[in-house]
Amino acid sequence: MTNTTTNLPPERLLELKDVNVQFELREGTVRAVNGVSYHVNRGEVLGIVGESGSGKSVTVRSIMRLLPKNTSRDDGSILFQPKPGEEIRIDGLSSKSKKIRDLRGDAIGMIFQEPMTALSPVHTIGTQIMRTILLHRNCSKKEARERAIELLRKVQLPRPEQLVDNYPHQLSGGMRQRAMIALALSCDPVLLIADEPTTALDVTTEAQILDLLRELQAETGMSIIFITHNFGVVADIADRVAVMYLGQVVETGTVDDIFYNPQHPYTRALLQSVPRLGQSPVHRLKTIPGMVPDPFNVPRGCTFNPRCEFAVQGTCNVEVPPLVRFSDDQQARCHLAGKLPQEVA
Ligand SMILES: Nc1ncnc2c1ncn2[C@@H]1O[C@H](COP(=O)(O)OP(=O)(O)OP(=O)(O)O)[C@@H](O)[C@H]1O
Repeated sequence: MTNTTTNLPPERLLELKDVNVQFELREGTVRAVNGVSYHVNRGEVLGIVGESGSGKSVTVRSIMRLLPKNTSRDDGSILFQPKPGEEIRIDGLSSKSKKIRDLRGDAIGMIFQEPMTALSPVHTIGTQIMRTILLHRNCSKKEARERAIELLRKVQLPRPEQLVDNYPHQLSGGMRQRAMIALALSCDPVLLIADEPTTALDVTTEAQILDLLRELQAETGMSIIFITHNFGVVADIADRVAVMYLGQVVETGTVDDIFYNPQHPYTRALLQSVPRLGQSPVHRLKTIPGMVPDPFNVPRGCTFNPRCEFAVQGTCNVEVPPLVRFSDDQQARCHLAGKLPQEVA
């Protein structure tokens, strides 16, 4: 399925177009991902933000072809170009297909919030890293072990020669996260998918892991999709941002666009709910009114309209908003994009 003719520009590593994922439950159909399009360029960190249930994880699971059994719709285009001119169509591949199994752990690494999702409790850290290397690389066990030790050193774990023979439970939470990063990087991926890897950590350990990821990214030139609830983390690590709400990307832009010139009321509301440097200590943070709607019962028109302080009745609650383009990088899906009052918190 590697195309000889490519549709992607050389700098494009990954491109999603109009991706849809639905699940069937007894209660009805969950439209988890609803026409999502975004891309990642080589060497770039794309931050994906949005409240719980906005479809951030299901979208990346669709890239990895790790969708659950109750998936009833799974379509759209997902193109991956590990090297310029070598385009691979990922959409439609089954989770067990050779093509995707060759990519997972090799060209695409993945880290999660909970390291034990990726690490087996019954095998040593070294065995697990070696297994991935031996699966994808033609090398001896001795070479794989040396590479595992080198990787543990690279993620700044102490005493890697001994730690390689430790089990995950012998490590602290932060150390386990580093071991999972070492495992994800074992075959030098061109794309690292990081699904809330720092959410469960204390702030100091979170900052250390973010520093580490930034250093590794600069050193290797890999691209990262970084999923988080936290806009502070996005500011720290991302080059560009995609904001998701109820299964849709509602705004994309560079970090500067999103922080200094947000065009979607949801982006503004998210930004107003996080503390910012330089803000007065008595500044009251806003919360977004209401709850994320029930995914079985998505509002008509713009799905954010019931919670939007700017919603215009008769338009926003009736018509699906267009995607408004502000620059090559910045787009927002809103009837009022470009017409909102200038002031931001
Ligand atoms: N296997 C499944 N069956 C039914 N619904 C599912 C399944 N997996 C996810 N969902 C639903 O799909 C929607 C999107 O979920 P997803 O995990 O992608 O959100 P998220 O933005 O990553 O949230 P969080 O930040 O909490 O991880 C949610 O409504 C979720 O309940």
